[in-house]
Amino acid sequence: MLTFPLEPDRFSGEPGPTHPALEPAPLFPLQGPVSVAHVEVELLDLTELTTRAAQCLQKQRYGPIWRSQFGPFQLVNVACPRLIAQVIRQEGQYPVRVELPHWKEYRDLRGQAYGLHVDSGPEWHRIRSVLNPKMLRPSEVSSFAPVVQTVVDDLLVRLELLRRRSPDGATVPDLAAELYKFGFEADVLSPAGISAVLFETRLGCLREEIPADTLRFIAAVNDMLTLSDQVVLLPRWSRRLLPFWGRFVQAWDDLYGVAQKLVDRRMAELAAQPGGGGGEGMFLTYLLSSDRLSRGEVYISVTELMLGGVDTVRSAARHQDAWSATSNTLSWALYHLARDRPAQSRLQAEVDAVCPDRQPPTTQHLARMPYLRAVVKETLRLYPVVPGNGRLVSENEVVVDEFWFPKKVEGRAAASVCPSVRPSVRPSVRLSVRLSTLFHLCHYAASHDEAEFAAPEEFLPQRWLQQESPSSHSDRATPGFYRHHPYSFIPFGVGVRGCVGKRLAEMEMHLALSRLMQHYDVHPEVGSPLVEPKTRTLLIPSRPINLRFLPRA
Ligand code: HEM
Repeated sequence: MLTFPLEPDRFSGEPGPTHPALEPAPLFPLQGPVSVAHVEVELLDLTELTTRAAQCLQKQRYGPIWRSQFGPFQLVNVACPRLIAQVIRQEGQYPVRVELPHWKEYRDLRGQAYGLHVDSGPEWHRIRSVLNPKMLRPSEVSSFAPVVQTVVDDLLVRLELLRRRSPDGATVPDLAAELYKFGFEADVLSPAGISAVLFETRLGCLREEIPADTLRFIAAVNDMLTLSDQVVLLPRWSRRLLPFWGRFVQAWDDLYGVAQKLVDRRMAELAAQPGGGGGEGMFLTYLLSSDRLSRGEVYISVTELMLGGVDTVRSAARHQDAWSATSNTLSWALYHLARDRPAQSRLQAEVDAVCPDRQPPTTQHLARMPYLRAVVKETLRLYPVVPGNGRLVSENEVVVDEFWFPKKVEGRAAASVCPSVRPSVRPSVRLSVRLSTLFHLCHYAASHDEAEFAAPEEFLPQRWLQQESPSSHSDRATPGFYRHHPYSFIPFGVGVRGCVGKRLAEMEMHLALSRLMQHYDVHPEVGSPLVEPKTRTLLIPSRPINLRFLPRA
């Protein structure tokens, strides 16, 4: 990855021709003495584009805004909440995260609808306006709770089985992998409907015998995400010579095929019911009966919701494994609770007080568990599953800090995406061709910023509880311990293009964590090392998280 400081242009008030240091694709970026740390950043960048290493170190080096290059993409990195807010305020009516030309090409090849991730402009907005009321209105999402609870029941059964099977009768190895199955199941379940009938569409990930279609879907998620890299970076002519494009197409065929089969089966069930079935509240029925979505759009929307927010950010996915954002967050939360006895005891006490006798929590109960919500927030702050997000701005000019980013001007252009960076005072000489500007919003750097969060590397859920008495944490009594800029914590993105699954994901995580706390004391495996995060598009644990689950008395 090449990095270009924006520094030289920062305070040039004079209009002038383009600044040489900011021309597209100049060469080696590092200026001044090259220390080991700098070399390390450059090497890390090859695999760790969006991690703390890249974001935090580059922010330290270049300030809150700088430019970098990844493959054919040139990015303008924005790493402080004030500037992230400036980008979002100018993102326009129909924001675009990033172009996914290879997803689009596949859908054109098969004559499929584009869907949420690929569509843009009013077409994207139309699909969002159908999904938003069902997925983001709290009352609607609460109505999915009973069905998510049934998945949590399965999760508890599964954990108990794994625990008993282990040599010490307590350790569940590679928790994230188990929770991924949970997340997958719940992600499929919840958007697909809210009734007991929907229950029949469950894919059975938590059963001993995982159904063939489920395995096919999981394998296809892995393949599609892994192959995205090769497909987007290699030239088109290489497709006839290399196997990647064909396998990418096959992976999408499988993903779409499984989703289509589920939708068709549900439609057949509904048709067989007196009166055509369906009813208030059923999500899939709602989608199918909506005259605002074509059948093809329902298929692709269900496919994308089943992907559950995986790889929502960039086309250049580099997954070795598919990870669900919810299962990933839950694993980190349990990892920290296992190492922080006071935090775990406090959470257990809260859950016990609100739901005595291990009564399964409802959404009304969850509303009375502020510490539970604080634990999940703190986990997402430390490990924003999506560590960096994109905004591709073409239609408007944007001014961020002192920098002016002109809107796209059509013409002959060599690169696919390339920002033109100028001081906010417009230069007198303009180039005739300008491409879109791809802003990279550095979620990770923002939520680890010491100016926003005291002791940013520590797991301190209490920082989210405003009513907490600072005196009880005298070392945390710094002003601002409880306050931060709203854009310093945006794990679900922000604005009209923010995560459509946010409320559902939160509910899944709250229901699962509260139930686990009712039943178990969680401990780290004896002698287990600290686990660091690594980036595989999503921020995931760098090694398996093995935890001991001891039944509570
Ligand atoms: C902890 C869990 C999750 C996290 C942290 C997360 C994070 C994100 C982020 C950062 C974005 C980009 C938002 C933006 O550009 O401003 C996004 C988009 C999206 N997410 Fe999630 N997500 C999660 C769970 C889910 C789930 C469970 C679903 C599905 C049920 C989902 C479906 C989507 C979809 C469809 C989009 C694209 C929306 C659009 O382009 O209009 N996400 N998510």
